[in-house]
Amino acid sequence: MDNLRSAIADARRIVVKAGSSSLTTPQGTIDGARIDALVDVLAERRKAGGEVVFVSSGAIAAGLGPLGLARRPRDLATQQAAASVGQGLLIARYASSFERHGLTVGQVLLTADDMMRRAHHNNAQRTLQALLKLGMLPIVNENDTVATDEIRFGDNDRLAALVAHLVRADALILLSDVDALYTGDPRLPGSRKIEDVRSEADLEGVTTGTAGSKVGTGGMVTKVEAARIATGAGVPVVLTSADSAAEAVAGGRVGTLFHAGTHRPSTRDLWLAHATTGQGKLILDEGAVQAVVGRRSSLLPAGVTGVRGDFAAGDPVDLCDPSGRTVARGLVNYDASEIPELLGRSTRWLAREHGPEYERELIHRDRLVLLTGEPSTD
Ligand SMILES: Nc1ncnc2c1ncn2[C@@H]1O[C@H](COP(=O)(O)OP(=O)(O)O)[C@@H](O)[C@H]1O
Ligand SMILES: N[C@@H](CCC(=O)OP(=O)(O)O)C(=O)O
Repeated sequence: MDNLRSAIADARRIVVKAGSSSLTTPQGTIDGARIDALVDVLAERRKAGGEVVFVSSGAIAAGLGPLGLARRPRDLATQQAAASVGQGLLIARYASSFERHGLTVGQVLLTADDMMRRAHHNNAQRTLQALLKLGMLPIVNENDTVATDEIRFGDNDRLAALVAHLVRADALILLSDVDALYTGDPRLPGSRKIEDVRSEADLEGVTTGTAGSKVGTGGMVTKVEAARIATGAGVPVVLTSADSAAEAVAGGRVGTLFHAGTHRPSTRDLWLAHATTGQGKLILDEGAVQAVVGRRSSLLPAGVTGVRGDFAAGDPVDLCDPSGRTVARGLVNYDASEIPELLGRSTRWLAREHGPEYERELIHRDRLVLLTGEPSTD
């Protein structure tokens, strides 16, 4: 076993995520045998003294059969109805399966909004920590019944990466219906297995298609994105099939290992970068881009040339360079409506004209995270 794989075996706290295709049958029911096999692996890890958070998809897929649906419905309301039925059945199945090992599960349903609002985010963190401290096995899923199309994770890969950071996990194991990341869709000839991803360079030329199964969502794209989030947060990731769960957890040479970055960003930075979406935009001049990106300074009104969107003080907003590329995101200190009259003004002038409360920066450096963004569309 190499050093990095053995770090997975020795990890104190792991997050394991399984996709719908690994937990349910093509008929839209729970696959009891596969659930029991996976539970055995997780329970063994717990009994050996490890802590485990399990992120389980499959609510919608497990609700299809009971609702008499042959395939995943397109409309959100029917998906939510299926999730409502399926989630109850899933958690009941997990509870009885873990009970065979004397373990009790705790259900944690999260929305993207819970990850986005800092107070909710802290709450989720406290709940998960408390469950682990009490020796429970948390089972996390997206709260599908209340999530709307706009603010949905949709797949659980990104959610699992954020949870891994939230609980300060030592490793994230992503289980799917494919045994590793391939250079291209594994159903196509010529695709080769990738054993290690050490940096972005190893992903060059890799094509990540959409879901392979009828029930999965996102396919490899969301798994690679989740691996980026987790490794960027200092958490190594193993991506493999549910059938190889035992070997993956034991640090065996299976699947693809995404090596962790050395830097472990603060929860706030990770939250800002990956769990929020900008509620508006501030357009920066070149000098402000240099100050914010180059020198990691706070953003002052003097370097802002434009404001877009309707946001309130405290909201996350995107900072764009003059060409419209997003370079950072931060929590803004002013409402959007207050900003136009501040643009281009020095903080000293603003304080003299409007009072000392206007001496505050637009965004403080401690509430800013740098992004390597896409060009803006507006
Ligand atoms: N480069 C790739 N490497 C591996 N699998 C890929 C790749 N591109 C597309 N896929 C497909 O992604 C599927 C896994 O995604 P998905 O069906 O969403 O799984 P899950 O339900 O486990 O989340 C695989 O079955 C595979 O067919
Ligand atoms: N929260 C959803 C997950 C949707 C989904 O298909 O996710 P995945 O199988 O991980 O790609 C569910 O439980 O049905």
